[in-house]
Amino acid sequence: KRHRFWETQPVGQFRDLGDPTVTEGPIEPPIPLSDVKPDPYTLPASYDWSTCDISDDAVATEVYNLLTANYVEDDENMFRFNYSREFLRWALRPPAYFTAWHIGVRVKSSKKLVAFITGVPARIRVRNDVVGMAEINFLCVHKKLRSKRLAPVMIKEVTRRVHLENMWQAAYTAGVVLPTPITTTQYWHRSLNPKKLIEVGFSRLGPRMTMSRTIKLYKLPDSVITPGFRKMELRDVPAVTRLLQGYLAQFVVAPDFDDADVEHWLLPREDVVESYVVECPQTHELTDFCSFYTLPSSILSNQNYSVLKAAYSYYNVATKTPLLQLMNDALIVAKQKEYDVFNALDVMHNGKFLKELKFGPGDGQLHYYLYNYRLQHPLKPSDLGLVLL
Ligand SMILES: CCCCCCCCCCCCCC(=O)CSCCNC(=O)CCNC(=O)[C@H](O)C(C)(C)COP(=O)(O)OP(=O)(O)OC[C@H]1O[C@@H](n2cnc3c(N)ncnc32)[C@H](O)[C@@H]1OP(=O)(O)O
Ligand SMILES: CCOC(=O)c1cnc2ccc(OC)cc2c1SCCC#N
Repeated sequence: KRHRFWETQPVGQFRDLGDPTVTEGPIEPPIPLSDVKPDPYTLPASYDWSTCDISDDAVATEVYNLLTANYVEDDENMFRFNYSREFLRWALRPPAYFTAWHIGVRVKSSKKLVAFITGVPARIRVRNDVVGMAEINFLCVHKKLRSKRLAPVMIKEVTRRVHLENMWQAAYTAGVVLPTPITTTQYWHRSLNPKKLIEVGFSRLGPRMTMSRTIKLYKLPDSVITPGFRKMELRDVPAVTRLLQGYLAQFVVAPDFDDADVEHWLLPREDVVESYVVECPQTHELTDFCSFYTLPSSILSNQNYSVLKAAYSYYNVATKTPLLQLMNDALIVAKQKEYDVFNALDVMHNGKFLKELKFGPGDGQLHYYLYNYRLQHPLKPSDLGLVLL
């Protein structure tokens, strides 16, 4: 398959795979900031660039409305991601974020927001190399403006703005195969509300299974079973940072979280991100941690339901509690909060609990990519310690 745009970019090319002469690391060196193109790329006539201040209510609403109608759908067009405004504010304003990396495209005459792409800064470790990277996300072109080669211009523009901040690498995921994935992960789904999932057509009654038998199969206790399991609080940040750093060190690619990052990414925010710690009742030390984020989806064609409430496994660390028990408590809490499904990728150690806790494999894959950083060979999903929103 020809990739006319991606073949021009500093990304691993399919032809490099297995070539023992390719070294790991940056593909192109940084250039002097004075050599970075000082002005924005040229958009097709009648469109303008528009930096989006997500802190502004009106702008956050425009971004929400664009994504809710035009962002990612599954292959069967059953669902479309429905990121909330509060979630977008959280996702786009981590420590040291740049508003300039929240890039919109507007119609000159009407000012209508018709396209969007974002970057946020992150410190990502690749083996022993900690690299300042941009995490790129929320690339979206309005359905009516597709296949006009707008995406390459938007990607080049966000690249230019990242270069202006003296950063030269990026990380991103996609459901589509591009040059060249560093790994390919699988979504797994744990039904919490099987009746609704069957009703919307995602799940089907198993052979020789009645609805009541299916509901019983996925039933969970009414309360968590781990002593000391509680919501994370601000005072837990230093201990959670230590737990996470210790755990993530084993993966080939992982975020290099400090206290400020942990405070932003993991402190609970209602309907955005939930995190729990296990505090040993005797010693009061924090021994375990689990978290999931809230990403609803619009249900695109069902008479009885319009929204799917989905929880997505985020970062989990089990040092004393068995991982199975810790994650089962996460399922119990998600069920208590009326999520319909708990989703997880087969990254990190998730593979150890998926089958046992009655997750089923999805038919969607999520490919992970690095920009301007080559790995000698693709990773196993269990080598990956990075979850992008
Ligand atoms: C140093 C800093 C570096 C920062 C930048 C790093 C890189 C960041 C990269 C971005 C990471 C985003 C991560 C992210 O947001 C998470 S993945 C979610 C992407 N968004 C969606 O799927 C929403 C629905 N789809 C759309 O809005 C459009 O279909 C989009 C906008 C996706 C493409 O618009 P379109 O109207 O359908 O297509 P054209 O404009 O005509 O362009 C066609 C070209 O675009 C290539 N394409 C298609 N989908 C892509 C995707 N998901 N990533 C990268 N490239 C993608 C395609 O291969 C082709 O290039 P090729 O001819 O070479 O094959
Ligand atoms: C019930 C299980 O499927 C989903 O939760 C779901 C929801 N909304 C989506 C919107 C766009 C979409 O595009 C790939 C997929 C979904 C999916 S399946 C993959 C995400 C996970 N887990």
